[in-house]
Amino acid sequence: MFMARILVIEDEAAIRRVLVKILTEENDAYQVEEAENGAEGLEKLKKQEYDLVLCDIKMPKMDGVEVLEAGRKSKPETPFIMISGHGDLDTAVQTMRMGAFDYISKPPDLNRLLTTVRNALDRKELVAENRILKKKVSKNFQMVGESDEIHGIKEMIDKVAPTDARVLITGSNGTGKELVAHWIHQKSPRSSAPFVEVNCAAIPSELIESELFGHVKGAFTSAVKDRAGKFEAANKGTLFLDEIGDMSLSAQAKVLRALQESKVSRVGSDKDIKVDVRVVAATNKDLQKEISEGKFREDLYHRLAVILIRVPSLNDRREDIPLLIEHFSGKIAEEQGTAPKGFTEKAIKLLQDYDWTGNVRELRNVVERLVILGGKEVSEEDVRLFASK
Ligand SMILES: Nc1ncnc2c1ncn2[C@@H]1O[C@H](COP(=O)(O)OP(=O)(O)OP(=O)(O)O)[C@@H](O)[C@H]1O
Repeated sequence: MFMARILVIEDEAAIRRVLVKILTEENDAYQVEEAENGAEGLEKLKKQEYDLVLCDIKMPKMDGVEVLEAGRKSKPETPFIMISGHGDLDTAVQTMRMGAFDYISKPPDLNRLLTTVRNALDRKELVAENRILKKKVSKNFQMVGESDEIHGIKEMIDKVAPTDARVLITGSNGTGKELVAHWIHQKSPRSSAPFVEVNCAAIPSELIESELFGHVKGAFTSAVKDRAGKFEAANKGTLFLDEIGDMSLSAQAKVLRALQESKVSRVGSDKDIKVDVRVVAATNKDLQKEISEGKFREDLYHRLAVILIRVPSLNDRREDIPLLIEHFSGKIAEEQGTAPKGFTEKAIKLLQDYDWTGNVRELRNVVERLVILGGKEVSEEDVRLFASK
C-alpha cells in the first residue's frame, strides 16, 4: 500500500494535536509528523521527503508564506495545504498563486480537510508516476533520419512547438507519432510541466471518461475514492491523446467541452475544475471517413486539427533505414553491454527493401532480435519471421 508521509507545521498546540489525530485515525497509511514552528518545519522538510505538508500561515519567527516559498524551491514536488485563520484569507488565496495546492480554514472542518488531503496526495502520486514514465522513455526519444520527410517534420515541430496550437498527428502504426508529440512538448514553453499520454484505444469505453476527467468517490461501483483525471494531471503541460479515432462519441463530447471552455468536471461531480492543457492528438484512422460515417464529431476534428502533421510510412523514406538500423543496433548493444555489431551490406540492403507494414517499430523489433541472436547476415526468411511476431 502507498504510504503517505505528512508534515504538519502549526504553532498552536491544540490545532496541531487535532490535525495529527484526525489524519492518523483516518488512514493507517498516513504517517504524520509535526513541527511547532516554521523554522523547524522547513528544517524537517529539507532533510526528509514528505508527500504532503500542512502549514499554518500565521506563525511567529517564520510564517507559512516563507516556509512555502522556501519549500517550493527545495522540494518543488511536495504539495502544500495552507491553514488559514480569520484574518488571513487574502494571504491564503495569495499562497495558491505561489504554488500551494489548496488551503483550509481554522478551525479545520473534518470532511474538507480529509478531501483536500486526499486530492493533494492523488495529485502527488500522478506527478510521480509521470516522472518515472518520462525517465523510462527519455533515452529513446531521438528522432533518427535524414530524409526530406524527417527534415520536414522536424521543421514543422520547431515552428509549432512554441505556440499553444493544437496538433493532430496522423500516420500508420509505429511510424513515430508519439515521438513527434513528445518533441512538440519538449520544445514548447510547457516542457517543465507534465507530458501525459492517454492511449484511447487501450482503455475500455466505459472507463475512458473517468480516465480523462477523473471521478468522485461513489460515481460508480469501483470508484472507492476521488481521483484526478489525466486532464488535471497534465495541467500547464501537454496531454497526448493517442488513437483519438477510437474514442467513444460521448467521451468526444466531453473532450470538446474541455477544449472549448478549458474546464473539466470529474465523473459524478458537477464542480468545474479549470485546466490549462495543450492537447496533441494522434490517429492512424482516416478521420474524414470516420466523420462521414458518424463515428467522429466534425466539430471536435476542427478543434483538434489546427495544425496537421502527417508522419510518412517507412516505405516512403527508405533512405533512413540504414541510419535506423545503426541506431537501434547501437541501442540494444548498449543495453546488453556488448559491442555494437555491424550488419553486412547485403543484410542492410535486404532490410532496406523490405515491405515494412509495421513501420519503424517493426524494423526496431527485427533489428533487436537479430542483434540478440548475434548474426550479421540476414535471410529474407528471418526478417519475415521476426517482423510478423
Ligand atoms: N525517426 C525515428 N527515429 C528513431 N526511432 C524512431 C523513429 N520513429 C519511430 N521510432 C521508434 O519506433 C517506435 C514506434 O514509434 P512511436 O511509438 O512514436 O509510433 P506511433 O506512431 O506513436 O505508434 P502507434 O501508432 O502504435 O501509437 C518507438 O520505439 C520509437 O522510438
